[in-house]
Amino acid sequence: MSDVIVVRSLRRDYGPVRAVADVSFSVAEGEVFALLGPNGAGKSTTVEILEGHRERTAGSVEVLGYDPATGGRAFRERIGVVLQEAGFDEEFRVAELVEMYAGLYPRRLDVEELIGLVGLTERRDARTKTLSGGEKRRLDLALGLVGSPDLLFLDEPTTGFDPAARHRAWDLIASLRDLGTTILLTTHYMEEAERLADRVVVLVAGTVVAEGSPADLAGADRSAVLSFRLPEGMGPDDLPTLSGRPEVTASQVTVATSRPTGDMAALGAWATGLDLELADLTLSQPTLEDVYLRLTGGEGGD
Ligand SMILES: Nc1ncnc2c1ncn2[C@@H]1O[C@H](COP(=O)(O)OP(=O)(O)OP(=O)(O)O)[C@@H](O)[C@H]1O
Repeated sequence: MSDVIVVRSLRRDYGPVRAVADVSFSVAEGEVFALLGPNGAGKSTTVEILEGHRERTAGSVEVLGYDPATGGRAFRERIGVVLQEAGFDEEFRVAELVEMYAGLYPRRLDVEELIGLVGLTERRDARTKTLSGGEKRRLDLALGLVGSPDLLFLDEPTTGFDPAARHRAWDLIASLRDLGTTILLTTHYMEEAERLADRVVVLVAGTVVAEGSPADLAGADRSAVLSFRLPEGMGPDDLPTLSGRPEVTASQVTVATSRPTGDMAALGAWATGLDLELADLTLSQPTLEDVYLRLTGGEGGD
């Protein structure tokens, strides 16, 4: 598969502020790629450079074979951009507005199909000023998609959504991926990245601190946490020897373990030997969010 985005040693200074220090990554055709990082990490700056809306200080950027800085109209016709707060003329009706945007592109999607895809068919004749916040974001998405882009930029696509709307948006983005659209998204929601992204890059202070699939990043952190309620009448010294040291807080024992399978077996053998049923027994793997918080020192997030 060919690369749709190739970024090498990208740098962007705003006067004395180095917003993007040295960023390199690539995005393959058909991939959903997420840029993660705390506020001020340099995500928006990077994305704006990729969209051709901001100049870079140094480094090379290739998007769909173009340098976005000089790609001009031919480049812009092939990308779709959905900003957090796009804003459109509120007097238009939904279908009218989508139709009007369609007229700007040589390779437009069918307007009614697109309105259906974003779930606005019943609102097609509504004036856009009467749409709810979530409906406006879905209209933004339709406007970003109307030119049948080869590459779609989604800036925090579900910020401010209620849980049901967020799940609908995830389904929609997943269906775009299934149609083969390459997507670059930014998000502060690790669950969103975990669900949607094939690959993520974590930026901290303008530098890439981690890259990989969400499962790889979470899996690279081999630790797991074993937890159970301390059996009545027992102290920590009564427990079997495990690979990690048990910590007891309010009668709940937690053990950070590098050998979850062996420790689970040892604990199970010990408990069944004593005919004990361990209450609240869980073994959990770190999530992308745990790994993210460790990488970013717990800063950021909305
Ligand atoms: N136009 C500008 N002029 C000066 N400094 C800027 C400008 N835009 C961004 N910065 C600075 O560059 C750094 C990176 O900002 P950027 O907006 O790219 O981060 P971000 O990761 O998108 O953050 P957020 O999650 O808050 O959107 C920040 O320190 C920010 O203050």
